[in-house]
Amino acid sequence: MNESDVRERLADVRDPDLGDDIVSLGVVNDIDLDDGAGTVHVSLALGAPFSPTESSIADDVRDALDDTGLDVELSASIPDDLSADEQVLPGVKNVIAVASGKGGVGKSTTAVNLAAGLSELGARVGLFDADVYGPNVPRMVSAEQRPETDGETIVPPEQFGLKLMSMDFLTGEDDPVIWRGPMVHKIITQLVEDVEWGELDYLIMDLPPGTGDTQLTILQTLPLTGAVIVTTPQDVALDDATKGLRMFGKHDTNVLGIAENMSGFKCPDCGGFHEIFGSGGGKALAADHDLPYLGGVPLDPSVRTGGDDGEPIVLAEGETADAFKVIVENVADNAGVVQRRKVSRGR
Ligand SMILES: Nc1ncnc2c1ncn2[C@@H]1O[C@H](COP(=O)(O)OP(=O)(O)OP(=O)(O)O)[C@@H](O)[C@H]1O
Repeated sequence: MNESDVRERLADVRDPDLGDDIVSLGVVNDIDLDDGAGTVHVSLALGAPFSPTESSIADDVRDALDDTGLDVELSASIPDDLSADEQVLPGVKNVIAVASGKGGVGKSTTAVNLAAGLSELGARVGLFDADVYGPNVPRMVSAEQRPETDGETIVPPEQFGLKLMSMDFLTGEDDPVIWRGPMVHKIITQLVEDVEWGELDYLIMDLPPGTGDTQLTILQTLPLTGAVIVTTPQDVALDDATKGLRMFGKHDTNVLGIAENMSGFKCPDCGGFHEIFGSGGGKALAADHDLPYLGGVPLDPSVRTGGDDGEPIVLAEGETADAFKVIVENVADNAGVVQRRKVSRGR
């Protein structure tokens, strides 16, 4: 058995999203066979930790090498052309922005549950509340601790294993905040760069609603893996979501998909299912723009109480928690597609 035998076996493993085998696609970075020790180390260009698809690619690699009698060690990394010094967030594998066109559609709720859900899967996650005009993430995860600083770097507080940063930490609790464009730019770049995020698999950014200065700053300064667009099924929300899509398109930002919130209400009294904001809008929007549909979350009072009490619903049991878990897994899977596509296109 030599390295080219190993490579030949790996050529039987298919990438289900990119539709070719992992060797031809360049998803195999490196093979290091130590015959004497009976081990083979395979480095794979997998970029979305805990994504179900990437986990199953890794399983297929192990299966393909199962009867070689070798001990198989796998590692995952996406090769980067930039050195660590040149990267904006060198320790962060994926930066994912959660956006909405319209306010009040459940964008922060989605960002919090996405972050908590990824962390629950085992990933190292940061949550940045970039909603300068209405930061409410700290309340949604009952963060009582404030960040600490030595004057140079900022150590983010942790809650549910999430590293947190919010504009709310910089202002008094009920202070109305009036930030002008250049101030927003300065504060966002500073907060992202001066915070000790450490090694993270995912940094989730909760953007303010709409298409203003903060969104532009983030699109221009951060290496986003992609954006998640949250909408409700009603027409006004869908129209505004389309504007958001245009903004991301203009800045060549990948859109990981569309999540629909408030997709109907199951009435606990009559048992009926009521489509309060209409139905199918998020799915249709995704289809119109040839984007993935990530899933839908119903209107459920426990989502709001979870937010108010600081216990993200995704960490509970039940249908609504499961609906968020589907979105979490689809986001991770689609972040993986973006990362692997980058590697295979760069060849
Ligand atoms: N699926 C849901 N079921 C019940 N309540 C929900 C649901 N989604 C969100 N909410 C509630 O609706 C309110 C608005 O949600 P959220 O703050 O997440 O929206 P947003 O889009 O981030 O708003 P903003 O425009 O202020 O940034 C919150 O009180 C939240 O708990």
